[in-house]
Amino acid sequence: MVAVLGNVLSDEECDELIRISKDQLNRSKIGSSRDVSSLRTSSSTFLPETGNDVVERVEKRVCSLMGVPAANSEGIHILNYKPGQEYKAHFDYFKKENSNPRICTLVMYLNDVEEGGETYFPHLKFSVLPQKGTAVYFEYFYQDPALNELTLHGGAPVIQGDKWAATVWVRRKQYK
Ligand SMILES: O=C(O)CCC(=O)C(=O)O
Ligand SMILES: [Fe+2]
Repeated sequence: MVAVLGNVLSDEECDELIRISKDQLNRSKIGSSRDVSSLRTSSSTFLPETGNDVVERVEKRVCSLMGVPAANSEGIHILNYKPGQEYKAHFDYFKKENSNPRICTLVMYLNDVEEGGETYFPHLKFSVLPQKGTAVYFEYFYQDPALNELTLHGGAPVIQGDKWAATVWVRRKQYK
C-alpha cells in the first residue's frame, strides 16, 4: 500500500525541522560523517529524540498515524538535496534476515521544490510531488515478496531549488 497524506505537518513545524537540522548538516560537513555514497547524494542527519518539542510532537503524531508505537520508529531522519542531488531507486527494507526488520516508511516534505525532487515508484508508475506538509506512506510487511518489491522508490534529482524531507522508518518491534 502507498498513500499520500496531506497536512501531516504545519508550515511552522516544517520550518522548525529545517531550522534545527541546518546546523546539524553544517556541522557534519566539518566532520567525516558526510554521506558520499552515489546512491544517495543528499546530506542527511538523524534528529536527536529529545530536547525539542516539535520533534517529539511530530514523532508522536506520525507514529499514531501509522498505528505503531513510537518506540518502533528509528526517529526522524532529515534529508537535504541541492540541485542535481538524488536518492536512486532502492528498497527501505533490508535484504538480509533481520530479527527486527523495517516494515513501513513515512517520507514528509518540509518545503515546496521549484522543480524536480519527486519521490517515484518505478514499478507502480507513480510519483509524488514534494509539497510542504504533505507525506507519502508505504508499507512492505507482506508475506508475498512481490508486493513488497512494488515499494521500490527513489528521490528524483532536484532540478531547481532545495528539497528538504523528513523520513521515519519503522521496525516491527521495539527499536529504542
Ligand atoms: O527523498 C525522497 O523523496 C525519498 C527518501 C527516501 O527514500 C528515504 O529516505 O528512504
Ligand atoms: Fe527510501
